[in-house]
Amino acid sequence: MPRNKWNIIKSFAGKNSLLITIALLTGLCYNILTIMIPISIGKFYELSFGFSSHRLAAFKFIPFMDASNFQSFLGFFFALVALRLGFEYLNRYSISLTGERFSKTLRERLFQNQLQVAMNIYDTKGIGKYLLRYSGDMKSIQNYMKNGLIRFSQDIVLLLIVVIAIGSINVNLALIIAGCIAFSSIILWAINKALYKVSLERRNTRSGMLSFVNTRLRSILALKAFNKYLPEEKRYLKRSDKLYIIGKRYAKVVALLQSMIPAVTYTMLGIIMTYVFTASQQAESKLGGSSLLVLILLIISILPVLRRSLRVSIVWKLGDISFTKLIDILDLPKENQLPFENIKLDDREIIFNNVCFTYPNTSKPIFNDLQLLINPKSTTLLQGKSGSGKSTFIRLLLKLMSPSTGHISFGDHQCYKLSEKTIRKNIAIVSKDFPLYGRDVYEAIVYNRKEANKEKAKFLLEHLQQHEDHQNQLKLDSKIGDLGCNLTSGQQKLLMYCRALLTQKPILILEEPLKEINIYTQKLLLQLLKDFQDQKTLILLDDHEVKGFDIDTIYHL
Ligand SMILES: Nc1ncnc2c1ncn2[C@@H]1O[C@H](COP(=O)(O)OP(=O)(O)OP(=O)(O)O)[C@@H](O)[C@H]1O
Repeated sequence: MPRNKWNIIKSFAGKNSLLITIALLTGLCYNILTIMIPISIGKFYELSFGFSSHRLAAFKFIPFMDASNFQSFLGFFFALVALRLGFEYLNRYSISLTGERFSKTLRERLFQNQLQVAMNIYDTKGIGKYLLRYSGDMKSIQNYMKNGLIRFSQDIVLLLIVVIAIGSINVNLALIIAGCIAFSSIILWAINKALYKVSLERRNTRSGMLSFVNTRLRSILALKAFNKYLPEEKRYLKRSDKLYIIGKRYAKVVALLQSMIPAVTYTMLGIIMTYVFTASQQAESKLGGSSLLVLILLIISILPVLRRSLRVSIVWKLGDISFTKLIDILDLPKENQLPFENIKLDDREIIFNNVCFTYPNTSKPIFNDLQLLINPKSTTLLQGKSGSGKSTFIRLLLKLMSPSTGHISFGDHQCYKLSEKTIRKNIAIVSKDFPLYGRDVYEAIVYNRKEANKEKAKFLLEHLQQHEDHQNQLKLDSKIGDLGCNLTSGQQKLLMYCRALLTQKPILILEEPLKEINIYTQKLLLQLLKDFQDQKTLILLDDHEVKGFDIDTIYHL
């Protein structure tokens, strides 16, 4: 089934039908009770001034309309107010809860999708493109659900009931009101078309600004070091000016729309007054005091609702734009489409068979018929200068990317038939391309946070740091900063080793394995890796020879 807004809403409504039914039913009850208030004031008028209106007889089924004295009327009136309070509370709460649940469901699905997006797509879009969705767009979508669908349908029901109630007092008046509502909706529809265009432009420009700020803040060190304030400020000013101009256009359309709404409703009131006045001149259709009062109060009580319903198209338009963006992300090709199987690849050779690879949107192939065989539990060095494709090799092996042609396999398991998770369960990596993340050292190096793992992590961390300066030694609770920015590159490398070795995966990829590590710690590491050498497949990637390892095979990239 193609993904669209209605499929998403329908599937949510199916899973939350009770909550939505409660919202709609309480809305209906609260609406009916709302209308009873002006009607009861008509009764109050009757009781106070001794008039009786045959037109109000239509409402005889309402209990207080039968009340013969003021005391019992007042009892009903307060009961009505209390009941309305209860229903309004339930209604508002259930609508808000529906909105909260809807955005919870969507943001969780969105994050899952964002994490699983295929790397070739992710690379071309960049991080900034994914950030906005959690703030403005989610709010617009939540609003769409709450105000654009539930509250709007509730308001339409209220308007219908009021028109029917007015119709039971005076049919012509009901027809005039219905006609006016239809006519004003058409006028506002036209303005809304213009609104859609300018809102879309405003959203896209804002989104671009967010990406801009994001990349500048991420490169803040370079920006400061190279005195790039001025050019970046100038670029930002240009964007900001553009957003301001679009913002002005947006403000114009919204102001027009919002000032048109009261104008339209007051014009409607004028038409109604003209009719009532004309009718009062003709004795046969004259409206009695109490029914006139009820009519006026009914009309006044629906004016805010009418304004809200005429304004709803802003909610629809903004919601539509955000839905489109959301669906764009949800529709991005994902990885992990194959089911996970817990296959151990420790005794399989790694085979690259005529692998060709070219990055999307580029023409220069990185690999042309790459042939490679890595025996299980052996140590292999892939040597190549910068740009020769070492990082690309890792990406292919991890199935972050797929070969353009040719095959990668683990023994007789073809890579394209294995899920990404299956492959990655077998491979650990030490490389600057796979940064550390988490708040502290513990979060950065241990993913399975069992107590036993904490002990192992503490032990390994202390072991690997025994030759480091005392003041440089990290503890499990040391804060690492954003992507390890509080750490030296040597500390980062050691933590990457801890992260890789704590996972017990059978294949270990080490990019520039000894770089940035002091000579004593290098010895320690080499000894540790030697202990593993007959249990793990080691793949070293470097632009030079790597001393200290017993290397079985060398490939030149
Ligand atoms: N996402 C990408 N899109 C397009 N081209 C890319 C992408 N990533 C890398 N390349 C190009 O692919 C080539 C190989 O890059 P790769 O990062 O694999 O080299 P490397 O051997 O790891 O280099 P280094 O040792 O400097 O990290 C380079 O020419 C690089 O410009």
